[in-house]
Amino acid sequence: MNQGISTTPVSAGQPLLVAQGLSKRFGGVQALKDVSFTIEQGEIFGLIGPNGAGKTTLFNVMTALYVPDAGSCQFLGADLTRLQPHQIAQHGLARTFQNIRLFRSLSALENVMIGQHMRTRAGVLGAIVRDRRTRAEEARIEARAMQLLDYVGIAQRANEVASALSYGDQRRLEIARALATEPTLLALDEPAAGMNPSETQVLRTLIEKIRADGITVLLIEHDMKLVMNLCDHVLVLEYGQVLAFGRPEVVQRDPRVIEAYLGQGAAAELGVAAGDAESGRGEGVPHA
Ligand SMILES: Nc1ncnc2c1ncn2[C@@H]1O[C@H](COP(=O)(O)OP(=O)(O)OP(=O)(O)O)[C@@H](O)[C@H]1O
Repeated sequence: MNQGISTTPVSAGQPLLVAQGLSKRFGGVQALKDVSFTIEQGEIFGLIGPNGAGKTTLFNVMTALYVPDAGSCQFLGADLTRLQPHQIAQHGLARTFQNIRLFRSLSALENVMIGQHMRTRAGVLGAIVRDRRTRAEEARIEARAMQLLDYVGIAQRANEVASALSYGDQRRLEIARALATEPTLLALDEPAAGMNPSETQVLRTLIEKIRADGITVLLIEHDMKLVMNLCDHVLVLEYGQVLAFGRPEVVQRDPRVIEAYLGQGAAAELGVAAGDAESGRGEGVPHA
């Protein structure tokens, strides 16, 4: 079912985002070092790695919260690293945050309506005078926000304040708010963190639906079952560098990934052993 959440035509397999040579240092810490990769249109792209590997720094560089020391990130005809943070969503990239960032005292509906504010044409004067055009725009924004709450499965909570929602519902509300900016690429920073198994299952279904509706998804996640079941490609970072890249079934068997991140226990849980795959070494480091 496509409820019209995306307006961008999808050409599956075409490059959508091309990151080249991204580097970022904080004092003595090299958080990112020469990171290059390509996200294809229509895919779910996973980003994994141990704590401190540089995943959030990479998200922050891609969304212009940090200026990289070197490198570029081409996306829909612009270098994201040269934009201002407020231009990122207008440009078609929306994100959620590891630590949920909702307006806690506003209702779920209002939170999603705020996500659409950049599309509002009426402006401040219109909001004060509340002319016919402003009222029509407000009605349209509210109807769209309700549609998005329904899309993520929490329409029945529309009028509850965000802080009263369960943790899983707050995360889904964050996704609805990000979708309100009508992104081409949706970046989710640990969306399953703190979720119980049934909430994670609902999240998985939602992410699959978002992709099926034409939005490309970038996913940082520590839940390996979710990553390996959902993603088309997985990029593994370690100490700010690309350790491995490839299809999940290959990456999860890569001895370097098992040693640096998954551990033998997690690999066994996923039903794999190091070197099971033909190559045993993923698809190597991607070059954009
Ligand atoms: N604003 C900052 N100032 C100084 N150091 C930072 C800053 N942000 C990140 N770092 C450092 O950069 C490195 C990468 O951190 P980052 O948060 O990107 O890793 P991560 O892979 O997202 O980790 P986690 O899985 O724990 O969220 C770490 O050593 C971290 O301490």
